[in-house]
Amino acid sequence: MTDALIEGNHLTKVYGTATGPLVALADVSFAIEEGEFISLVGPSGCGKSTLLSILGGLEERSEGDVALDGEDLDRPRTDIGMMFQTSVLFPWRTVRQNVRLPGIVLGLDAKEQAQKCEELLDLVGLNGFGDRYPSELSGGMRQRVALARLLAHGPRVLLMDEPFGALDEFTRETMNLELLRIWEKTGKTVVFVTHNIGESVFLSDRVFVMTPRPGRLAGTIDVDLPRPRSAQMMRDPRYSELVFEIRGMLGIDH
Ligand SMILES: Nc1ncnc2c1ncn2[C@@H]1O[C@H](COP(=O)(O)OP(=O)(O)OP(=O)(O)O)[C@@H](O)[C@H]1O
Repeated sequence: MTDALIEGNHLTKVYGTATGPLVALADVSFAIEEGEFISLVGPSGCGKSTLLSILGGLEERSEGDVALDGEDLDRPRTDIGMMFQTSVLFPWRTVRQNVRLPGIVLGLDAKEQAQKCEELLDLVGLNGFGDRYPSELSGGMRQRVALARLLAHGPRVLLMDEPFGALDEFTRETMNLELLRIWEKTGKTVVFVTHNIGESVFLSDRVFVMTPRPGRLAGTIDVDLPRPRSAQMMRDPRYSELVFEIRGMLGIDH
């Protein structure tokens, strides 16, 4: 037993495909502490989304164990929230109505949720936009709404699958800084999927480096850069060292 919040042991996932079994994850083991910011980084097809879906209880593992606080993670739970590259907002609902939806679905106290919604809109920088519709917002603003909605029912763990991957570089950088600010304020445990090595180093406490065919955890990198992080940190020689260490683990050090 460890005091980890999330623990995975010998996780394997085999998909049945028309051309035979496909090993998406092979013998992956890890432990994540409460409040950690973890990134999963690796090339396309190394099993990042598969691992995230298993953590979210959306995908069954083929072998191995995975638990949150010692409880088997075999189904979706309300204390784990997921966010994807596209915000999946309901176009006919306003920003406020989208953010309040999880609370309504879960039957949470309406008055408390209404107040929380206003706090969250403030937190993600959308004060004054509550009555807008998603079509009236930029891509970055829509992901801010998705982030507020993710936080609405108070999950302990945020699973984020390339949440800013569809945004332009400027907006993406802004959103990464916003995410760090919110993470520092809320103390959530975050597992963040990206194929951008620099982004993984910039954001994380630890980076899980994954390699494909079959998807394996090649190693874990401790990011010993100070917090709070700022864009200036990318000039730090240690930042480059860590990026190149990961590139080496992925075999792209050419
Ligand atoms: N439902 C499925 N059925 C069959 N094969 C699948 C399924 N989902 C994923 N795979 C395969 O499993 C492997 C891992 O896929 P996964 O999406 O987890 O990788 P990834 O690292 O997230 O990739 P990307 O960065 O492109 O999203 C890939 O070879 C993929 O084709």
